[in-house]
Amino acid sequence: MTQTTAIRLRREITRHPAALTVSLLTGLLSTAGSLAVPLITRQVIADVSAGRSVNWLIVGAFVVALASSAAQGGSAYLLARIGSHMVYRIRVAVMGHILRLPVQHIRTEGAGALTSRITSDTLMLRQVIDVGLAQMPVSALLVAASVAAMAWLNWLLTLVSAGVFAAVGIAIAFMFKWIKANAIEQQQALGGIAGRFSSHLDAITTIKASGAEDTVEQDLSQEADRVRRIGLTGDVLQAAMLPVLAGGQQVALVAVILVGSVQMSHGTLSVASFSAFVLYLLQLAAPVMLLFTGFGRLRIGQAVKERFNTLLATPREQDGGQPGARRPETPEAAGLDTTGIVFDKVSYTYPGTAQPALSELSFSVPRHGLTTLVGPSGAGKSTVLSLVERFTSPDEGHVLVLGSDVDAWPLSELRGSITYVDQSFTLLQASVRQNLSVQHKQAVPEGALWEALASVGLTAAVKALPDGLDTVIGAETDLSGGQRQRLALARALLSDTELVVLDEPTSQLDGINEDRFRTIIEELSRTRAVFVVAHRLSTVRSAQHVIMLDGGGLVDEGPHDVLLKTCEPYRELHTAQALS
Ligand SMILES: Nc1ncnc2c1ncn2[C@@H]1O[C@H](COP(=O)(O)OP(=O)(O)OP(=O)(O)O)[C@@H](O)[C@H]1O
Repeated sequence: MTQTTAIRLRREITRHPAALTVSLLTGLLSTAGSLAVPLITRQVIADVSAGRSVNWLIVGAFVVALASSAAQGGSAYLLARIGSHMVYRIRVAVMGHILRLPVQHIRTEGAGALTSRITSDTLMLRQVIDVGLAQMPVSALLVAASVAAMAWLNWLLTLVSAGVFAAVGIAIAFMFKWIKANAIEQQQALGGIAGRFSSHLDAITTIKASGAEDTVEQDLSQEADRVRRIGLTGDVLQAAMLPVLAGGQQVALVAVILVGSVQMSHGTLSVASFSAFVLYLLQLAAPVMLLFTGFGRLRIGQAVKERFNTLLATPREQDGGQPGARRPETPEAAGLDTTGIVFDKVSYTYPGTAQPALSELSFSVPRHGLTTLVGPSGAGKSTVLSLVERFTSPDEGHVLVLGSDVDAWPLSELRGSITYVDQSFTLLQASVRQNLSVQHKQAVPEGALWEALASVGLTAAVKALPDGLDTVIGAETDLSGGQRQRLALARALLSDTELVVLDEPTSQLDGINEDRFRTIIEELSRTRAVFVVAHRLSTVRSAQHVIMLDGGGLVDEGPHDVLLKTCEPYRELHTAQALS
């Protein structure tokens, strides 16, 4: 799988050269029109005063005004199109990249912060086009034309003015550095508040049930205040550009008046040229300000782009097999053809923690039949499943799936060989049909979907949904917790993978559905390896093989009845579960 290409602003902006050229030309045309209309009006007034006919001049003025407005509209539309295309491309690339990042990285960054990348960050990048690109060419042209006229009138006064503006430019260049740093800080703070808010929304029922709205609001308002304070610094920096520029203009004016007066007293400068020069100098402020604002936006765009590129440079999950991974040459010789999963002295410590979640753990899961993984809370059961799916890789030791090291498997093939039902991420916010066939490359026949739904007792519930199989669940319409889990089980039934991995799937099932679940598991385990993190006695009892963990290590493994007799911790766990 290839890494996402870094964003380059120039390439993004010039990706549609024809539209860009036309939009810039029409922008210039509109500016020229705006400049011509006052001149034509001036001529109309002069001709009327002299008693000459002005019919054609009036028609001309209307045509120029209309053409100028149309050119302005056209230019704005084309730039907006370029901006929308850019935002679209970046959004798609960033979303695709995020989906392919390692699970641990996504969890560390947080859903809210990552979401803000495709909302506020992309919009900020768009301002490069909306503000920077729309204003800068016209302003640059106006500045260049004015400076040329000023130099033509008097080069010494132009040099004096240029010297003052150069000093202003250096001051503003420093401010741009702070503006850029502030823009990064603002985006990070916005990502932070988005992350916090979205995690609070995930816990909304707990917040409401505990009456914690006020506490959470206070917490969020502190975050919002931090964003406000950082934003305020940015506003001060932006606002400070105006007085710096206005001050520069005043200094330039005083210097020009001083030097101009000396020149006039020596007779080397006429009053008319001096007045024209001063008028140009006064007119220069607006386009120069627009130019600086445009540069400011470009710097901010640059900062946002760098943030995107840091994210895009984060390595995706490696699809291919990794060097050094163990792929048994003769699985039969190693006895691996009869194993579904093997853990061989596996150790794993979560980043940022000191205590290993698993240490030197070894066990094996047969190729066929039901194996359950049990152990007290925090024993390492979910970590085992993460390693089987290669959501993360062991620090030491080897995890073998169907005879090959998980690191040697191409990732898509590994995950294509496993059906994974996880308690917290059971379903997608998508239609029932999509949820059932998410692992299939081709459409699953409708009959097969209904058959699977019948096996988990969901026929009536799905038929009752507003659009049946095509109802999108997870938003306006939803199923109960237990129904969602059964739908996930139906997905497992529809799969033809050699391995089925289930994480505590019975926690929300009632008695009848638990029986149904057992039947499904038995059916599945006749032909494949079913590996279940089990909390229910019923699941454990029907398992051919039980693996017990504690503190990240193996306590014992064997048939349920044998463990009950020989393994004291297992007996204790069993008794505790029976009581609960
Ligand atoms: N993302 C994580 N970051 C840091 N430590 C973690 C993370 N996930 C789990 N742990 C730690 O690793 C150990 C094993 O956790 P794991 O979730 O695998 O246990 P478990 O047996 O599935 O527990 P439970 O039955 O309560 O779900 C625990 O000590 C836990 O605190």
